[in-house]
Amino acid sequence: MFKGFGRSQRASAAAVEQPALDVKPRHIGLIMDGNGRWAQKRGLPRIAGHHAGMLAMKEAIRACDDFGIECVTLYAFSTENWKRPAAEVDYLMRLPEQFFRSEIDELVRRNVRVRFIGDTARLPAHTQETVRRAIQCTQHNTGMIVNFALNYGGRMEIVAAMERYAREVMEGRATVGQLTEATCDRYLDTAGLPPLDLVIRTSGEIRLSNFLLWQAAYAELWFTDVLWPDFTRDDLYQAICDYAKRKRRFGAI
Ligand SMILES: CCc1cc(N2CCCCCC2)n2ncc(-c3ccc(F)cc3)c2n1
Repeated sequence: MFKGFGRSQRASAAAVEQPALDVKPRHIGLIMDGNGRWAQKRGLPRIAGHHAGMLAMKEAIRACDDFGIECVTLYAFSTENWKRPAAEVDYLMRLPEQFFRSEIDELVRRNVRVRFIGDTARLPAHTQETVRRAIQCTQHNTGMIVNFALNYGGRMEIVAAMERYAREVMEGRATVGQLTEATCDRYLDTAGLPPLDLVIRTSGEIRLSNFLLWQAAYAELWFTDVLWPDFTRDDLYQAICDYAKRKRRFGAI
């Protein structure tokens, strides 16, 4: 099993000044796994893991911006997560409000633009209102894009894209036989975002779990045993350094 940084190694890495990154991914996808296990290991309720996960998300967003990443997509709630206990889903649906209550000022100060992918129309009304306000108050920002995947599934995204294309063909706004990979990109929720270069998944699971399936076709995949609430700026830095090493070999014959 892939081993990420041990705590002692991560501690020492924290003491080391992080040199500037010469080769870096334009767009990083984060599968933030391990919140429940983090809580279980501490004898805490699962929602304590989700709260700790939100704190780790805040740090990861700051670090991505500090490292000059153009776009980060965060897998916050999948289409499969509705199967969780109602009380847990209710708690999760209130995290966006909690998040922006404390973070929106810094996000605006950092010139961050907030976007969303997924079927947000199915979210509770209060969550949808938070989504709408976050988009509205960052829509003119030109810095890093923070893209939250809410009620998102890669297969559902492709189904919706096919529906949009079929409708355009029927309305005479698209022609059968002229579809290319580039035009497919434009029918997806991620239209306009930089190409996905790196997917990071925590907690030792080695799979995509229906996350950015089309977009990840050529992305580097980086896995760590670290549980999401324990994921730090040093772990992110390590993932980006490993990405850079892979890309350098990419240049080899
Ligand atoms: C709706 C599910 C969910 C779960 C969740 N967790 C739980 C699982 C993943 C780890 C992070 C903590 N977070 N953390 C922030 C948000 C958030 C979402 C949208 C937004 F615009 C701002 C913040 C969040 N959303």
